[in-house]
Amino acid sequence: MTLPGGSTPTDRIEDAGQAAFDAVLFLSFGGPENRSEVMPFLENVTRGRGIPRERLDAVAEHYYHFDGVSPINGLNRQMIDALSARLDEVGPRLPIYFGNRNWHPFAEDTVEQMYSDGHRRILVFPTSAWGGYSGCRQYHEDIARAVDALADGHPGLRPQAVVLRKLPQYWDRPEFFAASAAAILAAREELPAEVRGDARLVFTAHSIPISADTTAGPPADGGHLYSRQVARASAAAAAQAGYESYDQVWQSRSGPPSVPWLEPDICDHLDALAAQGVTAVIAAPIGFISDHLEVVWDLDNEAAERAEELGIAYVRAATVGTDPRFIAMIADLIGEYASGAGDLSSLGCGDNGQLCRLGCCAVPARPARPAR
Ligand SMILES: CC1=C(CCC(=O)O)c2cc3nc(cc4[nH]c(cc5[nH]c(cc1n2)c(C)c5CCC(=O)O)c(CCC(=O)O)c4C)C(CCC(=O)O)=C3C
Ligand SMILES: [Fe+2]
Repeated sequence: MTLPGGSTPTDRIEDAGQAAFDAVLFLSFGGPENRSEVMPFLENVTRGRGIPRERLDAVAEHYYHFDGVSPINGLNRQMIDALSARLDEVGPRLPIYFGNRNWHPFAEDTVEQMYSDGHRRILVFPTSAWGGYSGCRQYHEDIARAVDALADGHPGLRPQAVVLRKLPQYWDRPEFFAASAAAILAAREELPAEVRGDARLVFTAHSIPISADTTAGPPADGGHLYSRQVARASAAAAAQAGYESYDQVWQSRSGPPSVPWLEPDICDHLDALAAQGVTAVIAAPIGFISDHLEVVWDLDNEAAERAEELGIAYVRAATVGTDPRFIAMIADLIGEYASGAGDLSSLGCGDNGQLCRLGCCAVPARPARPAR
């Protein structure tokens, strides 16, 4: 989209609130694409986080196991292609750009490109469905950083001349539950017929420090927004897959052992299930939308190995990824917000990474970035 003749970007400030959006930023975590990128990537992820060196070395090994290639960027590109096709079909026909927090293409560079392509009103689809610091607030920080970088590169660009609006959390959308339930039923078919009926359904999501969960969401609601959302999503997906009972556990914890994180871990849980005489498990990674490294390593290697040692038949359900229902859901979400009309406060969040107005996701876990 190009600006009308003669107008400068700053002319467009007045339309900040309600005008239609003209592009989509698909905002994700990022991952290395060869061995030499692994350490710099991990340093970006953990900068200032107090993650022990030994943990970083251990995680680097997980990436080296796959020759330093995280599947996440490729999977995101597949989702973007599927989403583009869907938007071409049903509209709105907005171009989709790809940017990341921790690796190339960095969100800052992508937003610069979007700006030079003439885009001024950008809807942001984050690849995390959840509230809380890691799932929501941190994506707002990414947006704020990208907007700051843009302003630094274009002196005179007035605040709000470019608007990035993050789409709402989508963990509770029926299509997400439907795609998750379908994946569970497909995984179930992979189990040997004789144990299929007794298989235990086990949902997993990324663990976070308990302190981060406690401060997630409006304090008036009691915090724990992330773990409550994961619990509700698991319940909904289980019900749709026809399971009356299931378990919900966590995976991929890091940080120093002295800091408590959400438990139980999936591997410890497999031990407990074996002790109860469970013979088959369906692991459903409800916490992730694509098969990135934490899924293919922690679930397909570590948990699968533990299950084998324990004599448990183990299958892992697919993530929602390019499931047409899930892609249609993203397109719907974009369609709902594309006109620019409507109440921003329904998002609970401000544009351009402003602090949440309703405490929708989390209080900042770290001091805010210095004002520019
Ligand atoms: C809630 C949550 C999600 C889901 C929401 C979302 O999708 O955003 C998520 C996603 C992801 N996490 C990922 C990778 C990593 N996460 C780490 C560290 C951490 N994650 C945390 C939480 C989450 N993480 C936390 C509280 C930490 C501790 C340090 C910190 O507060 O940052 C570390 C550092 C090493 C380690 O400690 O494991 C790595 C390498 C990848 C990419 C995988 C790939 O390359 O394919 C993805 C999609
Ligand atoms: Fe993570």
